[in-house]
Amino acid sequence: MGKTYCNFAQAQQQLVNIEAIDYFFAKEMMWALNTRAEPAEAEPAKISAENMAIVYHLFMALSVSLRAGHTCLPITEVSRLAWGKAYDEQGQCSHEGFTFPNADTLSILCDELALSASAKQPIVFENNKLYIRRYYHFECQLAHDITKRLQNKTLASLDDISVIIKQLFPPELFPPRQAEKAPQHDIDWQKIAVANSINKNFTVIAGGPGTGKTYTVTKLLAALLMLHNKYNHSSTVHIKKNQTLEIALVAPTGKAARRLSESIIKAIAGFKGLIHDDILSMMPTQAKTIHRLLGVIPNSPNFRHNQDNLLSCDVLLIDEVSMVDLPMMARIFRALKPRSRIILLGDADQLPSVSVGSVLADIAPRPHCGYSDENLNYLSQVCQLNKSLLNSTFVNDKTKGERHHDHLSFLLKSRRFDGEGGIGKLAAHVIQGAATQSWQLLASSTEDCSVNNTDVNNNANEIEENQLALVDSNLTAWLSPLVKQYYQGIAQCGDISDAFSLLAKFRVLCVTRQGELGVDAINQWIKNLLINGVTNNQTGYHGMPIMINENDYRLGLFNGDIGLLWKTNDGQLMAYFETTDQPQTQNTKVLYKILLPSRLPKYDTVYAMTIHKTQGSEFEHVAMVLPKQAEHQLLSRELLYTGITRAKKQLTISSNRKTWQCAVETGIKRYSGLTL
Ligand SMILES: Nc1ncnc2c1ncn2[C@@H]1O[C@H](COP(=O)(O)OP(=O)(O)OP(=O)(O)O)[C@@H](O)[C@H]1O
Repeated sequence: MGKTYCNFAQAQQQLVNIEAIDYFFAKEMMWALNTRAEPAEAEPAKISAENMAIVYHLFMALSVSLRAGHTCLPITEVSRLAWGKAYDEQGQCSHEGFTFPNADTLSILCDELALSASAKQPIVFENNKLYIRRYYHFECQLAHDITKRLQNKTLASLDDISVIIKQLFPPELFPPRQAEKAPQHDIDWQKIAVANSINKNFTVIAGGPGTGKTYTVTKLLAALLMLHNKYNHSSTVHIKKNQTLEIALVAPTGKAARRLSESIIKAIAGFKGLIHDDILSMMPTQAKTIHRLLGVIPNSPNFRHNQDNLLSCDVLLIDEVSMVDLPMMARIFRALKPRSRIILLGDADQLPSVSVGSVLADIAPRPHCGYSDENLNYLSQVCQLNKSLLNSTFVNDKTKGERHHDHLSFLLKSRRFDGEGGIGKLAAHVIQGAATQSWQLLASSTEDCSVNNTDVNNNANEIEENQLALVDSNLTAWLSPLVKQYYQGIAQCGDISDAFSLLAKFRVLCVTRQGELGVDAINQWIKNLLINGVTNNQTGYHGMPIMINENDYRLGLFNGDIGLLWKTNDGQLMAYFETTDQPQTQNTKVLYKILLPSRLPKYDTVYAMTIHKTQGSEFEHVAMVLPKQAEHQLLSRELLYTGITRAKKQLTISSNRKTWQCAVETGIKRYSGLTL
């Protein structure tokens, strides 16, 4: 037990899957532990060689956790664990690993090291979790900021709110209850979400794809404008008069921001007649990226807007919050005025952020643990709903004690995938971890709708809804017709906007970049098919779709932005990107950023892309290609769910049964201490 290592190679022989950064991180932290920055501080902790080895391995395990996106390492997770132990294919032990003592011993040891939050060590041990100090502070700051905002009550009266809710959700819009359904089915969760969010300075509206998150939040923004207008002219409520309500709309990527703008514009158009034109004309329609809102400082992790230079907005709406990591979320809160509202939208079942944390899953845990009595009273009054009926919809989980989540509204009914549709059903089975059921659904749908039946001459505009198809790994059999159906026509489009529309219809999604069925190999395979090896130059060709791989703040291009290489009328090959820079209305044409390919930051071809990179995007038809090896470490049900829900109408899946089942049975859980 009492061993440490002479060098990284030795550690690597002992522990599977550790990297140099884990070894040197632990070494650095041990060094910090044995020295004190300031003379006034306590003497370095005196620990035995055996305990030293335990601490060294704890720090390495913490580094491995951070690399996996966890915010911290709960010591219960390594208690008595033979950490880093592995066996080869013959069942022989290939890595001996290191066996940690039990959680109590670990806890006492960490206490002895004086790693409390008030100490000045780079590692913090609080609530039985090990953190690096930076993430500990981000987590505490975020929890504190959210709690403070929840305590700030808004000024509107119940009567005013009730009137607005009644106007936005007139009874005649409700379908009559179906006799066989329970009374809970009468509850309009969109109405609850608006009512629940209108009186709070911090709210989360969570739901799966097409559950009406944007539709609902557009009503919420209208409601806030209506209230603001009323109090702006009232002499009884003390707010600053004659001020407009500044609402900012943001999303983590340019693509997601564009989709948010489009959905809000569409929702506004549908609310004519229901909401007064004056209010509709005040609605914001232009979403931007979070980076743009906060103001990027080149080559710095900090932003122009922070606690010393607050954002001016009174309401901030953030879409696709599952993609936002802990440091970014903490920085957003830091830059907000104390009384401004923050509204978060997202699907907590999707993959967590690429970087550290799982903020949305932490603050929107399922099942909903219910509302406080005060909130239930409020909601039943403004929504004219029976309080016990509403309360009965929550699972009464005694293990959660008296916790309530007044900030949280779930939307449950998907308008895109009806209950009988294949894609919606598959997504639901997958996220519930139902491996066999989901495989059976996939296999049986394929019998009704074989991809071989796809009419390749069919106009790609006419995509049948909700089709599922399971195919094998023989790309020639099933991918060739799809490439011809969707990608071949891009270069022949009359103008760039038609080319972008066609490109948006279909995408191949892979789990990894490398490997036989990875992004790079499939992109090359598709390129060969389309251009018949005629050209293989690096710069590209007319109609080639590209994805930017790194941020270029000067050009306003960001990692994940998708464009097309397109020849201008004078034959010059240029790169086109749809832009969110200009105000959009339903009738205006999309504008493009046009650049010489030689000026672009690093980019790749993007007929195929990783599932991670498609978060925030949707396509009419998605082909998801899973690796042949079932034990792939990136496979998880959240990854499958994210890929499946990118498909609006049609989904083709290439997988074997073992890979599929392994993925559905593996859930992602990120360690974090963020709870509300
Ligand atoms: N109550 C409703 N009545 C009529 N149509 C609705 C209602 N709610 C949502 N819709 C429609 O359902 C579709 C999906 O809604 P919306 O885009 O708001 O969902 P979303 O949850 O934001 O979707 P995504 O997951 O794609 O972001 C839209 O066409 C919207 O107009």
